[in-house]
Amino acid sequence: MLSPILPDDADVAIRVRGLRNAFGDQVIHDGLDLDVRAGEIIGIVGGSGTGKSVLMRAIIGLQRPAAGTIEIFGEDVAELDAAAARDLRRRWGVLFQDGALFSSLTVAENVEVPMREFLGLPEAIMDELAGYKVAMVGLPPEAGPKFPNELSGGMRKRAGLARALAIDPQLLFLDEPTAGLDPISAAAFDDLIRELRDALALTVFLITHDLDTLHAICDRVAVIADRKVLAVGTIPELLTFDHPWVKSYFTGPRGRAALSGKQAA
Ligand SMILES: Nc1ncnc2c1ncn2[C@@H]1O[C@H](COP(=O)(O)OP(=O)(O)OP(=O)(O)O)[C@@H](O)[C@H]1O
Repeated sequence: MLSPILPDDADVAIRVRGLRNAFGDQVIHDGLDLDVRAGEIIGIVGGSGTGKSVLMRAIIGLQRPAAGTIEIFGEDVAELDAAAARDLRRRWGVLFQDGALFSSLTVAENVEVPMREFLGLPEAIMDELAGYKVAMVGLPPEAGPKFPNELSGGMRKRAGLARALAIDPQLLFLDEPTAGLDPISAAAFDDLIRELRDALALTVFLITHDLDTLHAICDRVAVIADRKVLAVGTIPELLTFDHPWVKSYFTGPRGRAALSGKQAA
């Protein structure tokens, strides 16, 4: 039930097996397995430094693992030639922890960066598409010509999301998307992620410390501890899991507050 490996007949978007990541003597992951089901929002949790971001970076090819395999949509990423890797790369979008917008480009120009890299469309079409993406993430049209430093934190996150969605990915990677947002903006961002997943049939890999986000939008939650994915399940399933970190995370003061908020909703 709480296994990180799904049954053979499951529709799996990301399959990780035996992953090992290390920096010098520091081993971050060892023998890590994880299946992400197509169409789900999977929350990735774990204490600080357990390697959530490193796992994401390994999956999207920014961190070369020391061992193990990673398959995305059935393709072993280590086996692909440059052209096939580029084709696969087009199928995901990423919102990094700090938004990672180019500060010297406007929001619309930021959204056009992946379009220029992968699509090579005429300028007028890219401008039109960028306007559409800006609207899709709930930003007003006036946000398009603004620079990132002219936006609030919440608007910058939305701009980053618009760029992540620029070329219609099937997979969306989000690294702590609600960090630094006030609770109302964070809840609105959660709603937006769920609406977009539903409307665009996305698979969402979501790293978060935000218990409210886990309760509000995640179909399953994967817990990283002891260099592995320790357990994957719904929150009620994880509440039955006997591990000190899992217990204190979900049933400590913050976990209980999020749980009672969910029950009251
Ligand atoms: N490029 C790198 N070189 C050396 N060490 C690294 C590198 N990237 C990450 N690490 C180390 O790997 C460990 C895991 O980092 P990671 O950022 O994945 O943690 P995390 O679980 O996402 O943490 P947090 O919840 O605090 O964001 C940390 O000890 C970090 O210092």
